[in-house]
Amino acid sequence: MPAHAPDQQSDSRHDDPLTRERAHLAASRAALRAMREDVEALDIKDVTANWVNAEVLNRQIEERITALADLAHAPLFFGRLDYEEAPADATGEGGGEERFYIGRRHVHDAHGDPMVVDWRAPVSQPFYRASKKEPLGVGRRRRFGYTGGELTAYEDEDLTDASGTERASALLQAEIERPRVGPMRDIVATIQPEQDEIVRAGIGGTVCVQGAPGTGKTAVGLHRVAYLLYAHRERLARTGTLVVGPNRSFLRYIEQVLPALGELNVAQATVDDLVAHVEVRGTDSAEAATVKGDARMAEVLRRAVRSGVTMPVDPVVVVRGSRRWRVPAYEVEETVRELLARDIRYGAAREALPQRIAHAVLVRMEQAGEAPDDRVQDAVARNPAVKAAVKAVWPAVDPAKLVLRLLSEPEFLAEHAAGLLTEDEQRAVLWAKPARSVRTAKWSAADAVLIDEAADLVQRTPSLGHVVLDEAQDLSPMQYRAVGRRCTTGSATVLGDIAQGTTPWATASWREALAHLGKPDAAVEELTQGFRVPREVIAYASRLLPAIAPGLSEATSVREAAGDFAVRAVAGPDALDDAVVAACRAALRREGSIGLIAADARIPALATALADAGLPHLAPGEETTADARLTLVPASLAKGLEYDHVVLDEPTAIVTGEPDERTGLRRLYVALTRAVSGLTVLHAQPLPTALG
Ligand SMILES: Nc1ncnc2c1ncn2[C@@H]1O[C@H](COP(=O)(O)OP(=O)(O)OP(=O)(O)O)[C@@H](O)[C@H]1O
Repeated sequence: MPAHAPDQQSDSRHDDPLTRERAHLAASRAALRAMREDVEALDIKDVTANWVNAEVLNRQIEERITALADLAHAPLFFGRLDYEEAPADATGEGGGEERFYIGRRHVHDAHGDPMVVDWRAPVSQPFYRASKKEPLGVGRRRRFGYTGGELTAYEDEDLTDASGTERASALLQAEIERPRVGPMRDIVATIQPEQDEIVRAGIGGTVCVQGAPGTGKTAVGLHRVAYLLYAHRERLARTGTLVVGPNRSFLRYIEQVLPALGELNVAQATVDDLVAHVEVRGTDSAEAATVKGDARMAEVLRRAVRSGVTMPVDPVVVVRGSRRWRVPAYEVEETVRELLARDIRYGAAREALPQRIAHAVLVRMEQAGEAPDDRVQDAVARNPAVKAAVKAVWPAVDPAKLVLRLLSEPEFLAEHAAGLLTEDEQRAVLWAKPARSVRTAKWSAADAVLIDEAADLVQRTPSLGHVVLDEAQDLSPMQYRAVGRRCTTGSATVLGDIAQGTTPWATASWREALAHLGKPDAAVEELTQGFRVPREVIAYASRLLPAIAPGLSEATSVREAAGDFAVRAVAGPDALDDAVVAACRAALRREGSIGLIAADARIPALATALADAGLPHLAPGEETTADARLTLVPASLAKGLEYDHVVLDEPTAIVTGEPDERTGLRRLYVALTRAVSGLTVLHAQPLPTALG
């Protein structure tokens, strides 16, 4: 496919395509500026009756102005589609035109005619999907290349010529190979067909993506939210969207992708953030955390929550004026049994009970010839005798206190875990030292998830419209449930890689995980084309696959550049730090970001060695810039991140830093797959045999 770069001669000619495209870019920029000025000039004084409305409107206007910003690093359009015939569905976006410029956002001229079409619009879809085999009505696809915000090249594909072979795009290659600096970027210009299928999957269904390192799972998940917000804006504005990631540094790394796509209102959180009912200050043994994260705990909690319900022994006697109304115990019991049998939340049943007792009183009043109305029923429901009866038979449950009791009182746990948890498992979850109060208890992350489950048993957790769950493979069944109850009426995008699971309870099967999430029918897709890791490096890392995830296929690398790859033995542990510093120094002589990844226990020593050598470094999640490009990364935080050059310190220490070998090798697999263009492995100890 011909790629055109500007030269002096053609630049000066007005009919030169590049000149024309630049003119369209300049005109689109001007149109965007005009759109922005229109919004800025809006005077809302006349249309808002009160200050609350004014606040809301002002915020919306602010957001719109931000969304209409012309971002210097994000070109207004990156592609063009020349349809053979105007597409049937193009009237909304395309206004019957045959040529569409595809960009991050919609831009129209003073007459409302589109100058740039949003990449998420239906007419843009062939930009990502059309091929010579299936041109989808497109005659020509043009991709644009930019250098420092200037349109400097274009590349054409003639899709009508079915005989020609499909060739990889040079601009796509350039985009993939571009050095990484700063936070994660969007990939709108180069989304691949198999990625686009996931991005544009309907909002109704949950999609689960298994993908090797660097296959674009995170990128796809973020673009999917942006797509859904475009296609279902009103619905999702009402219900909300959320991206769940493994930790803060990861969330900081990805946080600018959606704003760059014009989406400013997507919440981001870790699972721990979602269930932050108590302050987490404690940790669990792997055994305790595994049992606490097991789905059987949900049933233990369900039993425990309802265990306070007792059958009444005395009648409820309501005194009103000179009369006494009596509801016998057996009748209240009947109501209690019926509420227990119904599939409603504990708290909802507790609110229904006084009304039901009041209703029984009203029936008696009517039988006695009175004509009570709704207000009387409400008054009876609030009567002290009714309240006291409800308190006795259906006591309020405080979720944190309930979990505290389960973890502190062996008898209470045994009663509700009978037939569910073995004695050993019960012993594992019980605190060695029972806690006195919710405030002073040393809650662990797994405990907080239990409290969240209990809270949901008492009162339904509100559901969002869509949740993206990244690095899902590390979640426990109870964590999947916690995320799942935040999208019961919505859908989810679940992203992960079984081979990168590094928790003792890591996901072994997506089907099981999806069942815990409450979406058993979700489609499971696989991505295998790798965009990050050079071929040689992914092949080296994949040697670990038989040991860590036997069923999984190795990723292919679409990167053409060979990349630098070296594994170097260092003579003795004393020489290791110096060798690592030297490797970092060498990497710093090149372009792009550098990640020094090491076992968590090695971090203090390496921080000192770097400081002694006068090499400043960042922590993961701190933004790399042209001046600060070296990040010291504990292996436990490497997941999801990437660096142009990775210096990997002592693989064996990364493996032995984990409680078991499989987890250790998986941690190493994650560390080995962070490199975009170069990987240097340095070791003083023998390498793990699985790498041999
Ligand atoms: N279609 C694409 N065009 C250009 N770059 C892409 C494309 N898809 C993915 N990438 C780039 O490849 C890199 C890896 O993507 P991403 O982090 O989403 O992968 P991942 O599957 O989540 O990896 P991991 O399993 O390691 O978390 C990123 O730099 C991303 O921008």
